[in-house]
Order: sequence, then C-alpha cells, then structure tokens
Amino acid sequence: MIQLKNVVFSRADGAVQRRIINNVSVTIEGAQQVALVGDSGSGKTTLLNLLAGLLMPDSGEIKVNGTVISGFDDNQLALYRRKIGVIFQHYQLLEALNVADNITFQARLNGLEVSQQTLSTLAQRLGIAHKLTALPCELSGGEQQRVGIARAIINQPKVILADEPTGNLDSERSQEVLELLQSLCKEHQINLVMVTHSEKLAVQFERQLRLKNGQLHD
Ligand SMILES: Nc1ncnc2c1ncn2[C@@H]1O[C@H](COP(=O)(O)OP(=O)(O)OP(=O)(O)O)[C@@H](O)[C@H]1O
Repeated sequence: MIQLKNVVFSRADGAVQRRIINNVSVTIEGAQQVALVGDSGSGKTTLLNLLAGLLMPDSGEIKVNGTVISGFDDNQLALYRRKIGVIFQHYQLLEALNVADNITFQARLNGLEVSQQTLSTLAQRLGIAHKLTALPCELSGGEQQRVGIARAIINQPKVILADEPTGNLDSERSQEVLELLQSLCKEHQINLVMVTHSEKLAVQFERQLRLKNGQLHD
C-alpha cells in the first residue's frame, strides 16, 4: 500500500521556488495497479521519483507498506531503493552483462537465491528464454524492456514504479509489454504505478491518477 499525505516538492525556477508537486494526498491500496497520467511537465516523473526515494519532499509524508520513507536517511533510502522495482523508458540495462546476469544481478546483490528454474520460467513467460546469453545490444527494444520487467519481478518487490516503460515501443509491442507487466504484478500481488502518455494504455488500468500542475485528480 502506498500513502501520500500533503506531499509538497519545490524546485528553484529563477529566483523563486516553484511547487512541482503541490499538496498531493492519495492512497493506493495493496496490489492496486494505477496509471499516472498528465500533460508534459505536470510532475509525473517527479512524483514517481518521490515514491522511489530518489527525491525527498519539502513537507508531507510518503508511506510505503506501513513505513514512512520520507523521513529516511541516505542509507535507509539506498536499502529501500534496492527492494522496489523500477522500470525505465530507456531500459537501463548493464551493457557488459548478458541478459541472464542483467535479470539476476540486483536480486543476488540483495542476497536472494535465484534458481535456474525460476530464471528460466520467468524468461519463458516473457518470451526471452532464447536470449539469456545475449548482450542487451543484441536485443530489440521490446526484448530489452522484457528484460527490465524480469529484473524487477525477480527481485520480489512489493512495489513496481514504471516511468513510460512503453515510451520507446510501437503500439503492438507496447500492448504486449503492458499485458505482461500487469499480469505478472497481479500474480505476485505487486503495487504497480506506471507513468504513461498513452490514454489507450491508461484506460486499461483499474485506476487512473491525473496530475495537473502538480495536483492530483482521481
Ligand atoms: N531538476 C530540475 N530542476 C528544475 N525544474 C525541474 C527539474 N526537473 C523537473 N523540473 C520541472 O518540474 C516540472 C515537472 O517535471 P516532470 O519531469 O516531473 O514532468 P512530467 O509530467 O514527467 O513531464 P513529461 O511528461 O514531459 O516527462 C516541469 O515543469 C519541469 O520543468
């Protein structure tokens, strides 16, 4: 479950401080899947970065699964970030590692045992089982994003934050990636918050959060 209470985040805009996130309060129930939509510059990525512990609010409270992360110090934040899943538009795979190692790297860093069976079942599900020994540069965009999804899922997170994960894919590939992400999150009871520009994708979520000038409209 994710809870935000009166969250404010400002940035310097010339000589003045501008509120990018302006008093946002929302509760996302456990395992709920939400699309975060809004015009360019409305604050979507900023809100996602606040949830990811990459930015700290000026005021207000962010609680994830019962823990207030907005009061965390740097060490606590680093630990928190390792436990959530983050999926990026530009994949951000490690170019020197093959697909299998990209998928398991973070989970192993977290001390999780990843069996060959677990890896191969997930890779098959995502249609990348035949690519496990390939390097990221040998994959299409859609395949690279499936690796990004596998990497997030295998880490057994309670929350996945995805910033335009289909932004680089054509509409057919976007739909496939969305369906995989949604069904895996459902099976594993993961809270999914996904930023998207696509209304077609957004309406496939049980809930849409709409940001306008840093304020949220359900
Ligand atoms: N590092 C920064 N310094 C100053 N202003 C910033 C910074 N990062 C973002 N902003 C401003 O904050 C506002 C929200 O940016 P954000 O990236 O969160 O929007 P967004 O809704 O994700 O946009 P897009 O859909 O274009 O990616 C914008 O007006 C942007 O110019």
